[in-house]
Amino acid sequence: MEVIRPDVACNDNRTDFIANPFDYTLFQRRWQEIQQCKQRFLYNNEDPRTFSCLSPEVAASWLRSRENNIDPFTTKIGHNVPKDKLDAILEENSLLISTTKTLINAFKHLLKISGYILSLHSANGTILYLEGDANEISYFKSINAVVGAIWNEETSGTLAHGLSMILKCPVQLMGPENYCIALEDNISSAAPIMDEKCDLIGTLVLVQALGERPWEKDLKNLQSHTLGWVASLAVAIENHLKLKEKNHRLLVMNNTMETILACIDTGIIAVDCENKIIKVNQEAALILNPNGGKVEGRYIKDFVDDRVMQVLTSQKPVNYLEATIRNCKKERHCVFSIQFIPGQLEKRIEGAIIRVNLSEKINNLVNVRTGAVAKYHFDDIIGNSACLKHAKDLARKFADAGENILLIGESGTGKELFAQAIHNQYRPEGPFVALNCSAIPRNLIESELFGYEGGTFTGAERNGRPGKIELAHKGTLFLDEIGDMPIETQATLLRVLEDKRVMRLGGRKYIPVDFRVIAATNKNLYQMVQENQFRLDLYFRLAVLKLEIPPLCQRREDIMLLCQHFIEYYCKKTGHVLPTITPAARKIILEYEWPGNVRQLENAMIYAVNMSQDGLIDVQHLPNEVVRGTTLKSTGICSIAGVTSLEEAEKIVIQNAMASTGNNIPQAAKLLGLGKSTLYRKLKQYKLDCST
Ligand SMILES: Nc1ncnc2c1ncn2[C@@H]1O[C@H](COP(=O)(O)OP(=O)(O)OP(=O)(O)O)[C@@H](O)[C@H]1O
Repeated sequence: MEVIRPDVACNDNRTDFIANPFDYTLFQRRWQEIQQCKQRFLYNNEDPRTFSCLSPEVAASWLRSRENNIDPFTTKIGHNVPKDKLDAILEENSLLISTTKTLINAFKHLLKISGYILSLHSANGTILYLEGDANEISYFKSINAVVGAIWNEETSGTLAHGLSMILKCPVQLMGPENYCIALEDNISSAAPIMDEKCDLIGTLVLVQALGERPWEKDLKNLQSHTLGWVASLAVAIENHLKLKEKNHRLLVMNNTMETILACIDTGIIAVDCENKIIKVNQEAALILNPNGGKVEGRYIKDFVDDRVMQVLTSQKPVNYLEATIRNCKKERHCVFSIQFIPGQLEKRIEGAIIRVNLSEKINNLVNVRTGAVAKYHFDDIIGNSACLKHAKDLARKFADAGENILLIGESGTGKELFAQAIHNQYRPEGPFVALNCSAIPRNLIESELFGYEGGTFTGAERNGRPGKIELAHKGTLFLDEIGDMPIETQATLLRVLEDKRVMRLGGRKYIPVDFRVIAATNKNLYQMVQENQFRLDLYFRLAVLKLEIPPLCQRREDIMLLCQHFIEYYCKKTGHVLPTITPAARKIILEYEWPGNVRQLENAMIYAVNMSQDGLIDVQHLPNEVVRGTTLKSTGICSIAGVTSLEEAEKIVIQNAMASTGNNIPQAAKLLGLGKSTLYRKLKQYKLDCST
């Protein structure tokens, strides 16, 4: 037996096997010796391990074959796979078969004319494929060497490929070394085929059929290097399979990457070291060329401005860079992040990955995250009074006109509510960005409104920030308390409104903007113009359409509707039981002036729900200022102030409180904000009868 033992299992260098020069005399002697030993083993039952001409592996295999009851004289070697299972086995091994066929193709002709047969076996020894001399194949058929026959040591006794499967190395057997007599007239060289994990996936056998006395006739053909050849072929098959497996894995990886890229809604651009675009995802393709033209293969400089090119040239990564993308003669503002791909050699850069987002998209995200969305619609504006209905009708008309609007009304009348409803009718998809000019320090209004570039002033964000105007692009900018806007800011705002473009503080580039202004004020803006506190030109720009929101005192019929609305809304939100308003409380609510308008009414109802008892909102559950205000008003005390003494006024107020609570001293005391004992003392002092 010849064996090529791998130094290291699965070492790809097995092919460096060097065959010994073939000595025919030696060969003949060995052949005959082995033949004699075989007979002593078969007929005299001698132990083959004592035969010096036999390798220990073959001797052990012969013994195992006998233990497995293999008939050495059989002419039908091995078992056959059931017919209905054969297709599945061939399918399972199709890659191995096709790879072997591809590699064998070049030698096929040689095999056919030189009397060789090549057989491919699966991991359990099943014959998968046979190729070679037609005569030999037909002899092979007669001893059951057909596709689907299971030939391994357990089914067929000692065989070259059976041993190579066990030893996991190439093995060559000389005729009589095979256990079955029917296989004695050949020399077979077998090599295992392993996968990447060194698991056996098949064996390859090259068989040369010989005559009865091969050293006389066939020795000329006998090739001593067949074992080396078959071993090399097996390695070639292994490598081919590994390559195919790697290719398959690469393909899967590539498809996975493509899918990941397609799922990312940020533009991803990969450029090579010459800044040529090598790969883009769908989002980047859309940003670079919305018309759908090919961008891969083009240079990135055709699309981006100098700022991006400077970063690419400097090879210093950046996480945030605002720059523009040009396409179809249009400029689009974008936010970039650029990272470089290191090469294998130190300091060599192979290319870069550019992440890009349209600023517009980021702004929308910011707006959604910061709550810059309008939630109210016209249906959310409660009220049936004629004046409110009129204001709503007018607002609906104004909404569609698309012009700037000035909302005039006292604090808390619902100006922002109207602004949101107008926005939602006109540009529901766009952002609704609000800025309260009185709530921001005067020196910060400009940066809030126009934004700033990085490094413009101390304390500013490093990368700069877009202003409310930029954020309101394609939407509405709601400027509350516009009367409080500093006069110098008014001039800049006017320019933005006229030019429809904005320049950030410290910036050098104009950014085109498209937004509608809805301004609101509770001041007399026109009078401010006359007093030079507000710019006339800006006033006319903003007050293209003017809308007055009536105060609550002018629409008393809406009061109870609003009360009910706020109580229901609050109870639903907090899980309170819905209370009922008593007639006494209702009277107070209706008579009160509500200087804080709807906002004050809303707060009063929240207070009342929290104070309510036994499912009722009574007088004592209303805020003190509401009760006191109503009581004073209903006594007419405001109008007679100055003509009556303090004691007189106090007496009237107490009388009134007693009357409105049905002479309930604890309630009246609470209503008046007095302790019970104080109220008793005062009742006594003014000789008021608490029993009636
Ligand atoms: N007609 C209405 N229907 C329902 N809720 C209203 C109505 N009017 C005002 N509100 C509510 O009253 C509160 C104050 O409204 P809003 O903020 O719109 O008033 P405003 O006039 O803008 O106030 P300010 O001038 O103080 O900013 C909000 O909670 C709003 O929802």
